[in-house]
Parts: sequence; C-alpha cells; structure tokens
Amino acid sequence: MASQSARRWASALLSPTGIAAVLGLAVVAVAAVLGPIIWGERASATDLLALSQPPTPEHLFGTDAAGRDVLARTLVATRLSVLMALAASGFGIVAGVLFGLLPGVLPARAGRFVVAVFNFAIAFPGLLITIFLSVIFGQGSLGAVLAIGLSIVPAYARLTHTLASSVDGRDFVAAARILGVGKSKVVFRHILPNIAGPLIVNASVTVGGALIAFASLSFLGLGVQPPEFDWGRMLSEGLGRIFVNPATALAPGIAVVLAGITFTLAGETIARATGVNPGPSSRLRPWRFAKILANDATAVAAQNAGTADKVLSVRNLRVAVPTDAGWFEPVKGISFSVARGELVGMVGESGSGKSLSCMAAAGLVEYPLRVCADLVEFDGVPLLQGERRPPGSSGRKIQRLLGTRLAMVFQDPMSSLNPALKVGTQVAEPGFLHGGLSRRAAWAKAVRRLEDVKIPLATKRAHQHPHELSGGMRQRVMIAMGLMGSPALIIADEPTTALDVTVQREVLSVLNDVHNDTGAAILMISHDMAVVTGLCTRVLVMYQGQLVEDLPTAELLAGKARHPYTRALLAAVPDMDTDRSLPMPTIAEGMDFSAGPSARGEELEEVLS
Ligand SMILES: Nc1ncnc2c1ncn2[C@@H]1O[C@H](COP(=O)(O)OP(=O)(O)OP(=O)(O)O)[C@@H](O)[C@H]1O
Repeated sequence: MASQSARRWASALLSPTGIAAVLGLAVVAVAAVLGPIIWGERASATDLLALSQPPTPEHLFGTDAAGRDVLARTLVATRLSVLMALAASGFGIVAGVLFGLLPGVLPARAGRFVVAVFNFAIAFPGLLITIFLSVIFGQGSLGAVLAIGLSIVPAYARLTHTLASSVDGRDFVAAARILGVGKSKVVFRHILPNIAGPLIVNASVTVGGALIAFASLSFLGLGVQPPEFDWGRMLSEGLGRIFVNPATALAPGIAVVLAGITFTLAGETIARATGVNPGPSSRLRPWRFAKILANDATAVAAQNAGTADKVLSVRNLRVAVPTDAGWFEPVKGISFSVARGELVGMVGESGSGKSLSCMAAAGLVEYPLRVCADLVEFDGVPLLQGERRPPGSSGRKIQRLLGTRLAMVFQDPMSSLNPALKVGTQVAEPGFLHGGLSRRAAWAKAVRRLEDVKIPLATKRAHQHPHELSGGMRQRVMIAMGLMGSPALIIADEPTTALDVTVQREVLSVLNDVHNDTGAAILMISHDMAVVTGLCTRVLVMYQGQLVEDLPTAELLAGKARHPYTRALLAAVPDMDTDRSLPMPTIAEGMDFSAGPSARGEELEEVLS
C-alpha cells in the first residue's frame, strides 16, 4: 500500500505538471527565503539620477519613481506576498473546514442555521467582503490577512459541507452510527479523512487565489502600507505610471501570475498523487497503430461489407485503464455482432469486462480510460475506428443516432435517474432533444411510453420523482426512456440484479414485449445464466477480458459449449435435479482457461466432476 502511494507520488511528480510545480515552488521558496538577504539593499537603494527609468541592462525592469530597482523589489516582495497569502489561506481554510463540519455535530435545527449562514455569506462576492472587512480591520498587513482569511471561510465551509454530506450517506457512516459512535467522532474519524483529498487540493488553489486577492487589496490602497511593500502595492504604484514606464507594473504582475500558476499546478500534482484526479498515465498511448485504418476509405468500405444485417458490429475492441504500473487491459480485443432484432446474452463472472465492453461499444467510456477497435459500427454507422471517430462521421450525428436508436438500461435505476427531476421530465427529454417535439408533445409521448411499459397510473407517476417509485418501476422508466426514440438495440446491463424475483420477471417480460412490439434487438448483460438462457437466443461468454464462447442458447443448453470456462460456468448453475447434499461446484479464482476450447486440464475435470 505504502509503495503504491510512493509510486503514485513519483508518477505525479515526474509528470510535466509535477515538474513545473516543483520548479515553480523551488523558485518561489528561494526568492522568499533569500530575496531580502540578497537583494534587500538594492531594493531600498534610491538612485536620484535614475528616477522612473525604462529597462536598462543595469535595471532589467527599470526603476520606480524613487529610483529603486523594480526587479530587486519584486524579488524581495516575494517573502511578504507569499507569507501573507499562506497565512490568510491557512486561517480561512481551517476556519472554513471547522465551520463546514459543524452542522454534522450540532443538533439538526442548529446545523441548518449554520448552513444558512454560510450560504448567505457566499451570496456576496468575495472581493466585496474582503474590502468591507479590511475597512473594519484597518489598513496594513494584519488587517489584510484577517480580511482575506475571513472571506475564504464561507466558500470553504460550503465545500466541506457538500463533501461531508456526500460521504454522510455512505454505508460505513451509517454502520458507525448504529454502533453508537458519537457525532463528533463520526465527523472527525469517518468523514474528515474521506474528504481530506479534495480539501487539500483546493487549499493550494486557494493560496493562488489569495495572492491575487492581496494584489487587488493593495491595488485599492487597503493592503500593505509603506514602507512595507508586496506585489500588490508595487502593482498599484506601477499602474499609476504605466504609460510612462510599463515595466514597473510588469514585474510584480508577472510575479503574481507565475506564483498563482505555481500554486495551482502544485494543487493539480497533489490531486494526482493522492488519487483525487488520476490524470493521464505516464505512458501516453496504450496502443500503437502501425497504420491508422481510419484514414483509408477503401479499408473502411471493406470492413463495412457484410455488416448491413447487423445492428451492432464490434471488431477487436480493446479498453485500457491507466494504473500506477502502466496500462491494464480489462477488455482484450473482443469481436462480436448483434443481428437486427436478435436477443443476445453476455455472461461471465464479475469483472470479466462485460459492462465495459458494451459501454465502450456505445461510446460511453470516458477519459482516462482508452478505447480502440478495428471497427465499431452501430445501425450501419461506423462509430469508432482505431482510437477515433471515422472520418466523415460527425459527433452530432452519432450523438443523435445513439440518442434515438440505442437504449441503455442499467443495473441500478436509482443512480441512472436524476433524483432531482420528475420522472416524466426525464422520459420526455429524448423527445425534445432528438425527436423535434415540443415540451408538451414530448411529455404526452412520455406518458404513453410509461403506459407501454405497464406503469400503473402513468399520468400521476410522470409527475413524481424517482424516489417515489419502486425499484421495478424505476427500471421500467429507464426502458420507457429508451422507447422515446425507435430503438434498434437495447443494451440491458444487469437490469434485474437489484430487483426481487417477481419484479425481475415483470421487467424481463416488459423487455420481451418491447422486443416483440418494436423489433429492437436486445443485448442482455448478466451473470445469471438462467436469466440469459430464458430470454436470449444466443450467448456470448466473457472471461478475463476475452470473449471465449459465442454460441446459440439451444446448443449451450444441449451441452455443446466448447470452451472449458463455459462448461465450468454451466456446471456451477444449480437446477431442479441438483443434489443439495453436495457442495456446489465453484470456479476457483486464478484457474487457467487460457488454453482455449481444447484445454482439458485437471482443474477443469475437478470442476466438472
Ligand atoms: N471506470 C473504470 N476505471 C477503472 N477500471 C474500471 C472501470 N470500469 C471498469 N473497470 C475495471 O474493468 C474490469 C471489468 O469491469 P466490468 O464492469 O466490465 O466488469 P463486469 O464483467 O461487468 O462485472 P460485474 O458483473 O461485476 O458488473 C474490472 O476489473 C473493473 O475494475
């Protein structure tokens, strides 16, 4: 675990962002520590013969109105500018985090009051609060630190509260509460460690923001007062003479921007190192194509030949996931197709790559994962060739095609429906997005579709939110949403796993009815052999990212599976004749089926015996 985290830090620090952040921080640190020692004298030395001079070899950024070297002053000002930004951010962040966690510790009513207070404070622009507070605290560095620190508090409190609320609903927090763990212990032991990552990342970005806030305050004459000077004060002095000598404002301006970028890059690096934002893998591309077929129109035509009767054709599809140790391929070059109107099942153990394959085929796999294929074609339109969209196919056209001709039904309908929107609004959406219907017409069609999937009192249900529906109804809502277009294919990813047995039957029967009524093909992903063999006419078997078997259901049930893994999978399914006094056959983890259909190792015999 420790070495994994060390590897992640090493990879983050060695990325271009990490290197830039480290170099930037080193420059800022050296200037802050050594600046006043090395350039302190030069920064305060006035040269009455060189007042407001433009850049010269002796004064690279010219001199100010008192004849002092602007570059030396900028370097010396680093210490005060950075220290003040760090102090204000530290104060604001600590107070903000404590304030944001407070609602979790206080009784419900008091907690709501606290939330209302920081929500109220956040409604005011940060700079306005800063100016208001600095007028109260008085001019000078201490007043500026307090004013900027306090203005950071509401935003940080809100961020902390939002992050804490998202963790608060998790099962482990509920378990801790059931065990009688006190409120503050739950907050500090269970919630805070789980939100620390994003808070730390935001902290470094906040330091960059604070630097700019100090510059703004000094620019308004409210921050640091002479003889002290920071970048903001220098900016304000320089801008007064910008038409006479622009270089005097340029040097502190560049310093503020560079320091701001440095802290932001540092935040990005910490995010990658702590896993909050994984970032791109160190190796840019998992695959190297000797020749990108996408550029070859003849190759496209040749590849498309023979796919007309297919609603989905997938050739050599691969998905790669970036990990600390390089690229991991959960889908290793699979090829399959679904004919128009066909019922195909995809089975395999958990983690075999079923969902990822189908999501990748539907173009739903996102960065940082990478997808490539010799060809993915849906409804006669090539979607992917190599790692890109084939030339000539527009993203808009593909989006419209997928929006109207492909329906997806996911395992957990609660997380695939937006809890904040009414069911009818969500079902109607494809109607006015892709179907060219008015909102009213789309709503009416949505209600008809809810009736089609046998939702009782569809008009009333359309006005309800997802949490007011049962699990089976939510699943039917997802199917109804797919029916707003004229789907050629429904990809159902474990649509019945989260439902009880009777509701499972209802949902399967709705899917079957939809297939019969519309002629849509169905690609049903499941680890339940009974569900797949009950509905589908052909079965695809996935094992460790590979498609190891593709055969008609009748042959599968007749014991004609050729691959040892499929036979092992079938052997592990109980039936009415199974002797319940004997332990069920299991497929041990790590069993080697790689030798393919001809393998007849001892392991297999053990499973099948
Ligand atoms: N977004 C992702 N980021 C990283 N790894 C992923 C991601 N999605 C899937 N994987 C990995 O890819 C592998 C295949 O996942 P997939 O969801 O396709 O499995 P599955 O066969 O559908 O399993 P299950 O039946 O449990 O849903 C797993 O090892 C999983 O951890």
